[in-house]
Amino acid sequence: MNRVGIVGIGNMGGAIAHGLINNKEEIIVSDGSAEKLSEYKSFSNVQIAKDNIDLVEKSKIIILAVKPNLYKTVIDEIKNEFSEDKILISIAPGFTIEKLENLLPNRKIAMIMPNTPALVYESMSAICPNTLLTEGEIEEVKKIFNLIGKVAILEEEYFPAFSGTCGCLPAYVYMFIEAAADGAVLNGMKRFDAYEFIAQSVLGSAKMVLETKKHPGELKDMVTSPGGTTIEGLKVLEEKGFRGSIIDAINATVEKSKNM
Ligand SMILES: NC(=O)C1=CN([C@@H]2O[C@H](COP(=O)(O)OP(=O)(O)OC[C@H]3O[C@@H](n4cnc5c(N)ncnc54)[C@H](O)[C@@H]3O)[C@@H](O)[C@H]2O)C=CC1
Ligand SMILES: O=C(O)[C@@H]1CCC=N1
Repeated sequence: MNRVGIVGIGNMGGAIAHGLINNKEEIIVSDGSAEKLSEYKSFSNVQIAKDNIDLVEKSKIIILAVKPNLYKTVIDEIKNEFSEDKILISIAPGFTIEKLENLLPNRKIAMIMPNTPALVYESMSAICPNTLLTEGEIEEVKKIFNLIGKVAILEEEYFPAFSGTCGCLPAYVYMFIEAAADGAVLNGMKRFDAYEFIAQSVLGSAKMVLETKKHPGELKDMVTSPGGTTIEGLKVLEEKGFRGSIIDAINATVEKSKNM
């Protein structure tokens, strides 16, 4: 039996799949699209399931990586094959443990919110298991998601905020990189050089937060010389409501995930 099955190998399921494949994990995948599945034929450690039911029969941990509007349909389709020893992993915002348990009663279920940097082993995932998972099973799930990045065990009440800040955040960071590159292009820099230089600067800035453990405000102050160039830019960002826009954007995603 395969340890991990992934139903839906689109943006998120595909990122998890590639992270696991490159870590030599044996996986099984299914998808409604034959074209998507054909991309996985060349990997020796990937089995392609005949359909979702076949995948569930052949795996222990099943990651449901279809769009949230298909969750109910797919769970209904696989529920008869879903024996007590298997673990369903939901990665959709808005699917609380209660909702999932109503769809799949008396089964082991874990809510997980990963993000697409899984593809480069830099995902940030939160895990919230239901009460039926043993400590050993929680560790097993944690180990799998550790293959594609960092993992935190998180109480369910924090999931909407986590989903807004971590699940969605890469999109906001890419928008920031794109906009910064536009600023560089406006000043004559070649666009592809700009992406490279800015992405490395974002990576380095994030590493500073993680590794120095200094307050982000202190790190900001270390860049901002009196009467220098940075403070001119900071003033513009404050005037244009940069902080408020980010707070409102995160809040909007949290509200949406609470009301899906
Ligand atoms: N994209 C992201 O950054 C993140 C997505 N998620 C969650 O991951 C889930 C998937 O999202 P994406 O990967 O972005 O969507 P996507 O649309 O890129 O991928 C969904 C995949 O499911 C396949 N599919 C559709 N119907 C199917 C069925 N009946 N059986 C098997 N496969 C089927 C599609 O062909 C597609 O390849 C969603 O619930 C989303 O909320 C969670 C965290 C981050
Ligand atoms: O927008 C979405 O539905 C997914 C959930 C978290 C990130 N992307």
